[in-house]
Amino acid sequence: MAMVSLNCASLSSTSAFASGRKFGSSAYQSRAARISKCGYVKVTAAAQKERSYKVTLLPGDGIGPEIMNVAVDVMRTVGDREGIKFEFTEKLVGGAAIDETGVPLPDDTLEACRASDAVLLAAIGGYKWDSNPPHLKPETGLLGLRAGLEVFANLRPAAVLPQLADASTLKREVAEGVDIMVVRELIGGIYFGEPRGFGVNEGGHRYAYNTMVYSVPEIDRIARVAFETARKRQGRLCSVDKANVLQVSQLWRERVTAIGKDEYPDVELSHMYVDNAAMQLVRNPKQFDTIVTGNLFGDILSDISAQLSGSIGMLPSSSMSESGPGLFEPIHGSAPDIAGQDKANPLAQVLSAAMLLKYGLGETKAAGLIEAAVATALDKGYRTGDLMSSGKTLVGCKKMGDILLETLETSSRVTV
Ligand SMILES: NC(=O)c1ccc[n+]([C@@H]2O[C@H](COP(=O)([O-])OP(=O)(O)OC[C@H]3O[C@@H](n4cnc5c(N)ncnc54)[C@H](O)[C@@H]3O)[C@@H](O)[C@H]2O)c1
Ligand SMILES: CC(C)[C@H](C(=O)O)[C@@H](O)C(=O)O
Ligand SMILES: [Mg+2]
Repeated sequence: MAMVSLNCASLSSTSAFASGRKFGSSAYQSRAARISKCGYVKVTAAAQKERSYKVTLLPGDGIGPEIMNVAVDVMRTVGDREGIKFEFTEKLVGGAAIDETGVPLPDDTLEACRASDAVLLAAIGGYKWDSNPPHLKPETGLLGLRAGLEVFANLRPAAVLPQLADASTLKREVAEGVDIMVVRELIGGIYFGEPRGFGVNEGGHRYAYNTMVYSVPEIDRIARVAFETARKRQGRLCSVDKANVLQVSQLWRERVTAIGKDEYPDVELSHMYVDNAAMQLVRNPKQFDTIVTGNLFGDILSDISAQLSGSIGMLPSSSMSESGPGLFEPIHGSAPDIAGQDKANPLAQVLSAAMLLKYGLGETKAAGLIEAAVATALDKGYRTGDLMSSGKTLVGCKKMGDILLETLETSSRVTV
């Protein structure tokens, strides 16, 4: 399949969103220029020409279908306005797939994802499947999907929107202005390392083990994505590891240092142990610009970073491979405690759709319109329960979606 595959990460517009800057039409460039500025865009040449894209939707479990409905409505509305066509195909993954087909990642789901221009996932998992054997867990489906799409580079932007500075559990002066990009290696490390499993030792005691392993090519490719990303942001990269204890981290540090010295001398590189990084993220998050780390540490640090922004319900992510479609998903889970109650915050899902448009398809203007609609809804004081504070208007998931659609439709009447 002919792909447009560009290697420069232009991720600074997340900062524009974080700082509440407006997305004026003067900022928009011609389509060709937009695509060349927008790293990681990988769509077929035909899709790009026609502005007609195949998007596989994976609503998954728990709050997944609720937040996916909102994101799809928003994409349709923006698509109508901008002349972009979406061919949506919905597929099963996670617990929903187990119930329907007996496996968490049916072959036809992976095939559809591979054949699309981009994949939008909501979330998987739930109590019902928690005690299933490993191969029948929803999480195994998600990991299989990431591995099957070879999306090794997971970008998780954690920005404190000005409107939400008071929603953070940190003091305003600590939270305000935070704008961090966590670059997480997604298809290696302890999540996938072999050997792994359960056993019984000579003393008759059960034990379990996993292997944290990274090869040089795996470290080098994620390091390059992180350096490129940092270069487009404030030019500072902090590599997080546990090199005081783990050999895998010693190799990680050695390779990141070498790549920085040889290829990115303009990017300021620092190293931090993961325990200290967790503490520093809460103590003084503004010291960070871009963070690069392995799969497990990235999972943990991105949830900490999410809470800086006020709620995990706000944080989107994009996961990119070297040449296939990108996978876009919020960083939160299926929130089984609030599923089916119309309480979920759909904004991380909607912002994941914006990342899909921007980084997956090169549709920067449409992405900007979605980001602007989210900012407007928050400016008007609408909040789902996770972000609610006094003086704001409490809304449910569906209502938040309606407000976004109204905002998009109103702004279209004003600007057309
Ligand atoms: N990418 C994914 O699909 C993904 C990510 C994380 C966890 N999970 C799975 O989700 C299930 C639940 O995991 P968990 O409880 O540890 O994490 P979770 O992210 O689902 O929920 C943690 C807390 O945050 C709240 N929350 C999460 N998203 C929210 C949203 N959009 N709006 C409002 N509140 C929100 C939840 O109500 C809960 O109190 C597990 O099965 C887990 O494996 C899936
Ligand atoms: C559900 C789980 C497998 C997943 C992960 O650990 O990567 C989740 O926590 C995430 O952050 O996307
Ligand atoms: Mg996680």
